[in-house]
Amino acid sequence: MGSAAASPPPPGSPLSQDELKRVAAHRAVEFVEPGMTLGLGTGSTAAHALDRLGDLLRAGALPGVAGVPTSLKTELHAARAGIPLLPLDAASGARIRLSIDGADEVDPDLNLVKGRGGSLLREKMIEGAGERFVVIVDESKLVPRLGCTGAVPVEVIPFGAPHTLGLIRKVFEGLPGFHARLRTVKTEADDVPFVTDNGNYIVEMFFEDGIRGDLRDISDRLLRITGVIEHGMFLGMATTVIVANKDGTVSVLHKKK
Ligand SMILES: O=C[C@H](O)[C@H](O)[C@H](O)COP(=O)(O)O
Repeated sequence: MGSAAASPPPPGSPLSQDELKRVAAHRAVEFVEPGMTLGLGTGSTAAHALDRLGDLLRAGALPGVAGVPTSLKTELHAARAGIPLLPLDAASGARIRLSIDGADEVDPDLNLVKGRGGSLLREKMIEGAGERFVVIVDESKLVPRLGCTGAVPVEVIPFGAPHTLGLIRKVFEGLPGFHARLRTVKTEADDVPFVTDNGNYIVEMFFEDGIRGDLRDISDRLLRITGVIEHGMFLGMATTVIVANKDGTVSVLHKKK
């Protein structure tokens, strides 16, 4: 599972998207120092960071490092990689110094869409509680506006979910090309609602050509809807974004002060 097992591509050959994710993840892990408590992100990019951390811990290079996982999947992966784990409550005392996670979209102000893999609530709690939040992406995740390349996920309680979906539609129906639906997964018998780690459902909001409105206003309006728990727009949270470019070079973007 360790990243050391992955063989490098032949010199001069273009890197695959997964290799670019690994490049960004490894660069982010360079920020980790002995003794740090980390927020451990979720997804295919964050998985490379977990593997790299595991390798460094096994080599004895990062004594005292522990992590707070942002999903059940990450908890299992990190445990397999040998990363000591802490629950969020214990970590608050120890201070989460740094979180490392992927994103589905990054806009020019370093606002993010996250949660297309189904994790957003624990990510936002843990990454919001930390001192520094380093986002790792390949170049394809950079967008001019949030919502350009797919859904903005919203976590809702299962009770009355179709009713909550109706309220979301009513609030945003005026926005260009807006539509929303409950996220489902196929089973042999039927399509059933996707269930998050927290036992909730996900509403997916789509905007034609991205969100042209005020993101903070849209966030506030969403969070005022009873039944909505949290959404996947991470506004002003990322402190650093590490981008692996198609040619294998890395750009490091910092939040404007
Ligand atoms: O729900 C998933 C998380 O928010 C992920 O961090 C996000 O979807 C990016 O995932 P990936 O690195 O697999 O593109």
